[in-house]
Amino acid sequence: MSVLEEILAKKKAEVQERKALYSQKLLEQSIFFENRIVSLKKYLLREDKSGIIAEIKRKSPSKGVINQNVSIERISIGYMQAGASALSVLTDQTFFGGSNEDLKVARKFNFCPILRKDFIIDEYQIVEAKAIGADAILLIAAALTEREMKDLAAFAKSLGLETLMEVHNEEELEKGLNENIDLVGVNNRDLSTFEVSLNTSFELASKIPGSFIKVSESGISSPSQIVELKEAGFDGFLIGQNFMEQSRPERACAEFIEELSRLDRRAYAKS
Ligand SMILES: O=C(O)c1ccccc1NCC(=O)[C@H](O)[C@H](O)COP(=O)(O)O
Repeated sequence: MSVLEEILAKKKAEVQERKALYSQKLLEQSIFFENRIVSLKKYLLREDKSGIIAEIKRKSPSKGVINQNVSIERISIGYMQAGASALSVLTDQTFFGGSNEDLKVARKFNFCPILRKDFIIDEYQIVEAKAIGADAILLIAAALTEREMKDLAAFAKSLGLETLMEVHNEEELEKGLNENIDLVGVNNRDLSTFEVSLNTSFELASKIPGSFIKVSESGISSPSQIVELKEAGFDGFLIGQNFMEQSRPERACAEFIEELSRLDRRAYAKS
């Protein structure tokens, strides 16, 4: 069984348990249900932002524990003050050590787009995403059929949420793309071997239709890589581990963005 299959099997059981505990009607009574969505698409295109989606990730199947006991309030505010365009919060508990509470805390302290990073297989989780204050959800092409991708993205749209569809190859891209998808994320981490290669992004960039915002995900560790990814057409850059493995992730993010701005200014001066 691959890690992704293992995660999905656990998620299926978890969703059934949560449905029995909190009805959809109850979730819809959350104060966040009335919130206006902050558009991830729009924020990634803002000139005054870095394009970085800074992630809160306590542990992972590939790395184990990264930074378990963190202050979500401090990191999320720090990420945004550093110039990140958006936040990504892992809400999966078993494999990533996250929780819905983490996202609610990030929502409480920040006005910015927040991506609920989880393994979504059921409409219930999309209602839950809205109920905890998320603006966008992740749908993983490798985890869903073409029909499921279309229906879940349409459901997200009906609640006003944006969908980032994650792909690893051309086949998943062709299978998953539909009119309800807002952003396409290319994951540079192979989920069966955990090998990371930015070539996955470089190879798929030109295959993603221009109408979709492009996000490169995973394994990004230097500002110069972002410069190259921008040249390849990417608008968004999802970074977790590189920040989270530092004792002060928000400082690591600020230094990274400062260096990125220096590189951007240098490139602008040359052009
Ligand atoms: O990170 C993992 O080990 C992992 C394993 C299995 C499924 C998903 C996984 N990661 C989720 C992500 O997509 C990343 O957290 C995200 O792209 C940030 O990546 P990184 O900057 O490398 O932490």
